[in-house]
Amino acid sequence: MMRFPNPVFVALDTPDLNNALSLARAVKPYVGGLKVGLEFITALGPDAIRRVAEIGLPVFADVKFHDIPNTVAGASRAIAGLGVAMFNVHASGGEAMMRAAADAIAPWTPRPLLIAVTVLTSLDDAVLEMVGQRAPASEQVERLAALVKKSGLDGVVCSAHELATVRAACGPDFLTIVPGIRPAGAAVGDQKRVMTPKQAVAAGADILVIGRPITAAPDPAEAAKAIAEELGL
Ligand SMILES: O=C(O)c1cc(=O)[nH]c(=O)n1[C@@H]1O[C@H](COP(=O)(O)O)[C@@H](O)[C@H]1O
Repeated sequence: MMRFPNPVFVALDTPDLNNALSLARAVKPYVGGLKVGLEFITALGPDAIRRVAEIGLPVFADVKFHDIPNTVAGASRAIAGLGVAMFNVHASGGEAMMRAAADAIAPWTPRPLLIAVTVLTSLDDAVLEMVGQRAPASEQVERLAALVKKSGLDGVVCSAHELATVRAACGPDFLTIVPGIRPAGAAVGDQKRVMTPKQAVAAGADILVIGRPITAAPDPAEAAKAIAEELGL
C-alpha cells in the first residue's frame, strides 16, 4: 500500500538556489516532495529552505543531526520553525539524542515527521568493518530501527534491501525513507545498497529519495516522468 500518493522526493543537491528552484518547478508534476540536504543548506541557509517550501510540495530537510542531545534539541526546534514536513537525525546518536529531538518538536502543529538515518546507503559491510562496526549492514539497520521506534520517532532512512527486516521489527505504521534508488541502467556512483524505484516500492518503501538519476539527467522532467510511469502513477 502506498502511503504517499507520489512517493518520490527529489534531492535538490546543488549550491545554487535558482538551479534548485527551476529544477523543482520542472519536476513538480511528477514528484511528491522536495529534499534539501547538506550541500543546499550549507551553501544557501534557512531562507532558501523557505523559498523551496513556497513551491508547494512537502519539503524534507535532510540535516542528519548527530550531536549531544541539548544541541540536537535546539537545532530541531530551529528546523521545525522553517515549516518543513520532515527532517532527520542519525540514529547512531543514541536514544537520549533522538528523544531530545522528538521532545523539542512535540509542541509544533503541524509537527514535522522525525526520521532517523540507520546505515547510510553509501556504506557496505566492508566499509562498516573499517570503522569498527563488525555487524553486517542489515543487522545494524535492524538494531537501530528498533531503537528509533523505541525513542518515539516516526521512521527511518534505510536502503531498500533492509525494508522487510525493518517492517518486521517495527510494524506497519513505521515510515521507511529509501535513498540509493537507481532506475535500471542508471549510474550507481557512490551508492552501495541500491534498488530500482519499482523494486523498492514493491519491497514496501514509503518514500523514495532520488537525486542524480533525475537531477543529472539531460532532461530532469522527462526522467522524473519516466520514474512516475515506472511506478504506475
Ligand atoms: O538521508 C538521506 O537522504 C540519505 C541517506 C542515505 O543513507 N543515503 C543517501 O543517499 N541520502 C541522500 O539521498 C540522496 C541520494 O542522491 P542520489 O544518490 O543522487 O540519488 C542524497 O541527497 C543523499 O544525501
